Amino acid sequence: MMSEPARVRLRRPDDWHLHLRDGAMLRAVLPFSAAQMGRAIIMPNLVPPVRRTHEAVAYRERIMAALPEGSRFTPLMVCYLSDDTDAADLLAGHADGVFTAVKLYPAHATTNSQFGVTDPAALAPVLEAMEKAGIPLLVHGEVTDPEVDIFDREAVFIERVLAPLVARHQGLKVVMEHITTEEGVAFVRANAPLVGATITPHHLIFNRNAIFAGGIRPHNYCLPVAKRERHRLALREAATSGEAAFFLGTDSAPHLRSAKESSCGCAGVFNAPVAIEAYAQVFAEEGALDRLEAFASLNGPAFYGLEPNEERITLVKAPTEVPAEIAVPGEGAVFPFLGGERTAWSLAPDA
Ligand SMILES: NC(=O)N[C@@H](CC(=O)O)C(=O)O
Ligand SMILES: [Zn+2]
Ligand SMILES: [Zn+2]
Repeated sequence: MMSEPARVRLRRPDDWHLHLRDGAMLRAVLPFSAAQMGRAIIMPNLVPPVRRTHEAVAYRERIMAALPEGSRFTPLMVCYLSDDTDAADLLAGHADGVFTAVKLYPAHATTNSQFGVTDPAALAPVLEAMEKAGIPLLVHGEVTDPEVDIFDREAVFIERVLAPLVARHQGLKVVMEHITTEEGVAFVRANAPLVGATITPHHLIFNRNAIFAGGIRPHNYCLPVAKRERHRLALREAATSGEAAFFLGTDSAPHLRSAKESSCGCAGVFNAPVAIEAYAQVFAEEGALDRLEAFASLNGPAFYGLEPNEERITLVKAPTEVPAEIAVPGEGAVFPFLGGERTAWSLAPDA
């Protein structure tokens, strides 16, 4: 048996699904992503959401102002799709290099989705314009029908919403965000290369038991909720396959501890401090470290029609202590994924 390499060097990764929030939270969490990622798709689910070009320009400026000195991190802005999206503003914002993509949240599916889309079929003219302009549609793929079991909402969304949407818009680029099921993996494979998917580190590492391990674990609760073990195994197989349709998207989604440790806790896992280390551990366990660069640094840019980063990072097989919590001055603290534990892999300081 070949021994596992103790270090891997790869092009700097990008995060194709990231929540940075705003204000004190933005300032507290951004340095973690900026230390690892070259670029990130910045999710627009602020309150109020980022719907218009001028809002995205202002948000991008707030992000740039919060970056550590000397950081070359590039935020890629996203338009939050709503029933009354202004297609002309969206197209102009894309042409001006402000909007990289558009996000479809079914109304009430997840955090701050109350301004989301009530009927995706009614947005056909906007989607047609996006198809022509080559703007990718990023999708939170869960139905919101309360009759549908929460663990089935992704599979039912594929059947009821996504498959018909992709059939209606055959030239539209679509990213199924944070896939959590074998049905998601199969749908992406069947519809590649115009359909791709992001996969989070936490959905590769835990299954739904983690939400109930010895008691209720609010920090392991996110949407789409983690599924059974066989789904986690399908996600690991897809991520480590090297196939171009699957790429890195952390869905790092910080909420204050007070908002998560509550009688009605918010959904979201804050994994930015350990994202690349967690992915490296998964790829090492699967004997696939030679395919980490495809997943983390090559497939995403290729899907979005961008060049991969020129810079390289080095990951070494050495433990890092994950802080138990990260302060958000004036507001409280956030609990990071694997907080208080040690990762098996570490990101070497920039050479
Ligand atoms: N994933 C989550 O559980 N939460 C995200 C929203 C999302 O990506 O659905 C958030 O913004 O908190
Ligand atoms: Zn989502
Ligand atoms: Zn998200």
